[in-house]
Amino acid sequence: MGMTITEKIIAAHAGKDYVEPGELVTVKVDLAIANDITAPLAIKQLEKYGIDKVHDPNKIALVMDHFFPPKDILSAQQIKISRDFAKKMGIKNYFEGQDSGVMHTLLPEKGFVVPGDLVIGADSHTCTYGGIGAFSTGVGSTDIAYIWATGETWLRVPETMKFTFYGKPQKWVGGKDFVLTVIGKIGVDGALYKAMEYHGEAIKALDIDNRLTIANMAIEAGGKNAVIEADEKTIEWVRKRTNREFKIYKSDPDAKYCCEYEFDANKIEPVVACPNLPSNVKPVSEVAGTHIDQVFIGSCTNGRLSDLRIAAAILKGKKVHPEVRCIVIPASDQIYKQALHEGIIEILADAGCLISTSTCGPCLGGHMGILAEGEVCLSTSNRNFVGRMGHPKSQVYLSSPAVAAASAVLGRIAHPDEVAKYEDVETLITL
Ligand SMILES: CC(C)[C@H](C(=O)O)[C@@H](O)C(=O)O
Ligand code: SF4
Repeated sequence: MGMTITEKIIAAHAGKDYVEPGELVTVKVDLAIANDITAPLAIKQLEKYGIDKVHDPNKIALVMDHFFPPKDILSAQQIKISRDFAKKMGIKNYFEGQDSGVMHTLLPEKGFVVPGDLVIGADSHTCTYGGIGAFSTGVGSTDIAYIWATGETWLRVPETMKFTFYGKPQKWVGGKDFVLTVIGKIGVDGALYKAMEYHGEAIKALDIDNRLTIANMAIEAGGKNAVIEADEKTIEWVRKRTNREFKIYKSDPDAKYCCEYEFDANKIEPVVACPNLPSNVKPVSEVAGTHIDQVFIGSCTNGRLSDLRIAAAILKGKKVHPEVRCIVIPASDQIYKQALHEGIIEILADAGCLISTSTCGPCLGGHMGILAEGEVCLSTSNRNFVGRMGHPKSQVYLSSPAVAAASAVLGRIAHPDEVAKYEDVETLITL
């Protein structure tokens, strides 16, 4: 029997030729990561067991991103604990402040993840790296502590679901619309503990940023991981970032899938996930007109350069609606600098956007844009649960950056067609 990409990567890291769904295996971990919220908890675990040495400091990365720069004394303490630990253990891949970013944007951007890698993170959106053909998944801090100490962890091999997108992505439609369409179809538990493998010419047509967006939201369907087979675009993208050797895994023609879904990309239009679940997905046209108080363009889902380019293309020469806070947060310092270089930051600032240094910030209701009772936010992030971005009686809609930028201008949820002509901005949009 053939194997899927996920099974092959797990088998390779378990030192086996063959694994099958349901099997429990011990795997070697290429990279084990944590952030300013989860690292201190893992550090505490190591201390509890008197472990004062990590297995391999080069296979650990710590990224201070959630409450950065520290928003209060507690978050400053968390960061200090992480920084001291990195120093003590000789962990060079410690990121805080300079040349840093939101972990899931930063680490692939810096070449820390390559196709075929097995990455485990104390953060649920570690699944993002499936966008470049890696196996990656989130765990709790105790599991991360174990990996830091031993270099290994255990996994139950997941079953694989196959999602195929035929046709061509339509105008204004990108990875976010694809993944929201999938979650809208299968639900927030539709992929529970399963690998979500994406195929089809419409996926191949997407750039790496859009593929990372798709993989990022596997956890919103309950998935263990997502994976997109690495192709020429992936190789080019990765080669610009690292010389590390890597192996590309492909699913066998006779690989076994637990279920298969097909989508016609020609029919997918810009969509929005309405409160309070990422699966409550509707075409933008159905919710256009909904009043908004805040727009957030950023996060590990849609805070990359291509996202900012689309937002700037739409907002160029226009003004954010006077009753809307439009917060833009490039997801890494490198993206910020590149956006500055391309004139994107100036366009956004002229339009009245509030631009911050990189942080998770408002995505998890942390800081930099908390919602009051009754306020409504349209966000390019990945979660819209009750109270996610502030008051339990606030509401969050999720969308692509194109829909978010158009809505910022009109002060209500809007289709990008209402604000800009696609033909005028097409050259600025990379898919
Ligand atoms: C802080 C962290 C544990 C959390 C996660 O794991 O997802 C956060 O990143 C989030 O998006 O809610
Ligand atoms: S940007 Fe949001 S979803 Fe991503 S890691 Fe940060 S808090 Fe979690």
